[in-house]
Amino acid sequence: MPSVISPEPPALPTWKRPAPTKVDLPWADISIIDISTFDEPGGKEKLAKQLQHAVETTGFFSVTGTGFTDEEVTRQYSIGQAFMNLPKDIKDKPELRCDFGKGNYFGYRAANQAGEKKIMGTEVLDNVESVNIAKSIPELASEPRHEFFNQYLAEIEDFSRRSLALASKIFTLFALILELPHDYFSSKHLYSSKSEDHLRYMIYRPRSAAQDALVDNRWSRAHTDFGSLTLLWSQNVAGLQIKTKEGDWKYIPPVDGGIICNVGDAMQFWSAGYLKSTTHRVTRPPADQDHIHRLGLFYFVRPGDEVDIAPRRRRCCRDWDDGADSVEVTE
Ligand SMILES: O=C(O)CCC(=O)C(=O)O
Ligand SMILES: [Fe+2]
Repeated sequence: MPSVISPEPPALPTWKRPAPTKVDLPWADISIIDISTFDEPGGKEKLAKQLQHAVETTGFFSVTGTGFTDEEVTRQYSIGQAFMNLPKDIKDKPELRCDFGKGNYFGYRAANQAGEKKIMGTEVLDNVESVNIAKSIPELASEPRHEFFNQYLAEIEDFSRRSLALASKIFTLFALILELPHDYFSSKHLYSSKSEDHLRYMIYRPRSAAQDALVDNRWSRAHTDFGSLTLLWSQNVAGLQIKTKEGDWKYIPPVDGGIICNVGDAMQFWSAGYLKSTTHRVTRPPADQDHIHRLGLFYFVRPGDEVDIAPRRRRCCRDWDDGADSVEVTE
């Protein structure tokens, strides 16, 4: 009987992680949560306590003990790097473009897409390229995806599913913090539900010091993320900064084997403002890293398209609720 052998994905040059900066920067003090204890008796409750402070203050924290091996993460970076190395005319197909302006989050976005992306009224051009890959479900099968990724689709899907499974643990901790049923948020972020979740590879191309000086050394403008939660695989090239409560900009430090998580606007709204969606931006890296093409790996989690994200307050804060919004306790 003939056997069906699925072809091995082609070999790829292995991406090499840049060394951390030696420059002493104003680092943010972010909590590191070891999530490997999640399934131990009382583990969730302990973790929720640890996480509570982080989400009440910055909304940025790092998670370790996630089960992703260094090899798996490097492999994803290698896929991202190989795509970004393709010639522009091959990777930038008009029908496969992601166009935020049209509310479409999937596909490729060139740096300086269509030549119109000038920064802060100067002649300096945007230096960021990204590609967003939708979940592998029938409802999203016709979303733009470059054929380059087809050969790695099984591992991209596996990585994406596990990213969402990790996010789901964090949603459980959020529900515990807010004293809601444990699956309150996780059940509204299913892999099988149509949503704008995406795995993203993103690369910032270095600009000259003179060009960067014209745009205040800004590689991405200050913003908050739209969705529920962003997972950002910790990276050594410094540049990501968060705005603290005091109004200072602090750098997110590299965390060995860590995934940086941040609460997005949807989750801030959903938790009636309790969980914080913090403003962040990316700046030109320090002198020992300013020549590096800064590759990033992310999973952006969004609520299912049909989910109602009516605000829910923490139980302790519901007493004084005026009943004007839909915060009824259903458990
Ligand atoms: O590149 C980074 O470190 C952060 C990027 C980011 O904030 C985003 O894509 O929303
Ligand atoms: Fe962001």
